Amino acid sequence: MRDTSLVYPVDSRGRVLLGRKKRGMGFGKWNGFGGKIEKGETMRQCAVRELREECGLIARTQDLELAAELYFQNTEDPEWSHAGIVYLVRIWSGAPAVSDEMEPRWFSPDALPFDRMWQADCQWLPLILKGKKIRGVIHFAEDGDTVTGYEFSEMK
Ligand SMILES: COc1nc(N)nc2c1ncn2[C@H]1C[C@H](O)[C@@H](COP(=O)(O)OP(=O)(O)OP(=O)(O)O)O1
Repeated sequence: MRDTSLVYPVDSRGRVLLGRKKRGMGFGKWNGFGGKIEKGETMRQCAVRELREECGLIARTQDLELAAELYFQNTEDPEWSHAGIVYLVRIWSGAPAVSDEMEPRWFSPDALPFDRMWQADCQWLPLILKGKKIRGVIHFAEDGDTVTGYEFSEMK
């Protein structure tokens, strides 16, 4: 799969904007906003475009804060494996709006809906929301959903 961006808007109260995926990969799960990189784009341009398309927020590439470089690995299905480059953003214009892909909602960082998110999110999302920058690999079973292991390290 092409590499992907993943953006988590954080407001002045520390709340995190998640979107419930209405179609495609991760259907029904709450996640950050993002998608596959397109030809000719940088990952930051991809992140800004997907954020706008999926929830209407308009951010500038320079306001994205790199928070994690993840690799979602499926040894049974190498075509599925892909990177997820994760950003936080605190500056934007516009207001969250429902799109055909995502239904956005603000969450307190202490009450994230991990039981309805990708399985490994509970391992790394709290770390980046506390200001850590991480690099890691998350290993998935053949079903592309069950997590079989992970390794994270802090980025300098
Ligand atoms: C596998 O583990 C994952 N965990 C998390 N938290 N997020 C993930 C995982 N795998 C992918 N993602 C993210 C990365 C992207 O933000 C989306 C997937 O992108 P999508 O398939 O929706 O890409 P689009 O380009 O928007 O899709 P279309 O081709 O349908 O336009 O999930």
